[in-house]
Amino acid sequence: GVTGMEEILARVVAPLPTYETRDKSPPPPESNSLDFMHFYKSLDKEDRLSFLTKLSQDFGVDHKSVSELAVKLLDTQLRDLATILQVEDRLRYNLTPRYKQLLNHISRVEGGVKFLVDLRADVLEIISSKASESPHIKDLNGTLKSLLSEWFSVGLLRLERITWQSPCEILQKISQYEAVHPVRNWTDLKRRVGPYRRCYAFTHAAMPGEPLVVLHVALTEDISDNIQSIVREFATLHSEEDVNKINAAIFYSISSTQAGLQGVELGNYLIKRVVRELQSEFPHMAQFSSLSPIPGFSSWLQGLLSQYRKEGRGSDLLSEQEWREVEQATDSPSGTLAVDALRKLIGTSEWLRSERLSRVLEPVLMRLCAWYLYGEKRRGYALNPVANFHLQNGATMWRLNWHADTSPRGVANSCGIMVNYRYFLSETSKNSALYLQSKVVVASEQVLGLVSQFQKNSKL
Ligand SMILES: CC(C)(COP(=O)(O)OP(=O)(O)O)[C@@H](O)C(=O)NCCC(N)=O
Repeated sequence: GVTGMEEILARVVAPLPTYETRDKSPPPPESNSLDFMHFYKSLDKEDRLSFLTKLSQDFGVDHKSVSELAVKLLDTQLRDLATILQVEDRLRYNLTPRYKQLLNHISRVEGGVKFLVDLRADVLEIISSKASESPHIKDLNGTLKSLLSEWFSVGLLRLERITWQSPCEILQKISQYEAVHPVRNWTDLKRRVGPYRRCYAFTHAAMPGEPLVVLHVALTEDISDNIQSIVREFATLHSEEDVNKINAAIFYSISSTQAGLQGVELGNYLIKRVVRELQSEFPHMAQFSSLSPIPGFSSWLQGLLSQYRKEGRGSDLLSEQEWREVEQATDSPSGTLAVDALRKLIGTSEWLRSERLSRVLEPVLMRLCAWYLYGEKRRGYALNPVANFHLQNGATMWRLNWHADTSPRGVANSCGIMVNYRYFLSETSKNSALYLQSKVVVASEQVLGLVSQFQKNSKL
């Protein structure tokens, strides 16, 4: 109950020691942290919300002492620098939320770091579900994120290669965490860690046996344009005897496993770390690229078509010739609006099996997809989350691939199209800065060509 919450908070969230005694006060008993963790875990979702609201509101920054110190700092502007630095340090110290010390103490007990990762996952869920709009909860998230970013910095992470000889419990987790191309069975899993494949994970000493982020790589002759050739059933090759068949590394799946570590950028660090690992194993390897899904393209396209239809601008999206071909190919009853015929057509996956329909739709869907990835933005950044991820890493939007994922899911999500985000190693830091600061998307001639075809057709 509420009193229980107030009682435990008052007892375990020690007041901030005074500035003078800040380094002298003994740490509170470990039992405080354990009691807090135990109590929190016993709460249901609703009680956790009110508990975290109390924690962040009543045990955060002492705003009164901060404002007094801010005034004092203003008064000292004319004083000598040493005094100013002293008052600034005092102000900095008083800006520490009271609960931050508790979080630090929790990180030092067994299972404490994992507890805080899961606690931040709860806080992120509260924020994203808008269960609370409290600025204190956002502050708590900021404090947790900055602590976790320190503890999970790349120097403290361990790169682990997962093979068929790895412990079952790790292989089981790799299979369970695979978010992009679900693992079907043992044979499938065995192939993904077998010849011409690599599977790497970052782990952390504070969370033993827990892969934090997992990257699946295919070693190929050149950059793959199709996912079935990577994850489809085929006899596992005996061994990697043919090294000069290995010139490229294809990142075909990456998944972070801890919701509470969102924003800590583990995926980006893992890709860069794995590139270095592969370069030392295959010194001649020069091609590094993803083969990425395009989640959201089909639904975006359906929305675009219905919007154009409402505005009577359906014809803008395709050329006269293309509309005629769509109408002939779908032998849609006369009078049906061509744009409706097209919506119905791409609403199912039959068109993929028809050679004629595929030929008609390829130029149309490829240029629409290029615009979706390159032109559609959210707050200036790529609307598509996977594009945004790789562009933040400094990858180049390099090649759109037709019939790249012919699985039902691939056709339903992105009309079977996939994209290579290519990592030109000497360009990634420049491209990343360009994208993050000036929102410039670096793309290849193929992509830019498709985009300009879209713009010509749609007079956008
Ligand atoms: C793509 C991933 C791995 C990026 O994670 P990460 O590098 O930690 O980014 P962030 O969460 O720090 O922004 C993550 O967003 C994820 O697991 N997405 C779902 C699966 C996928 N690959 O889209």
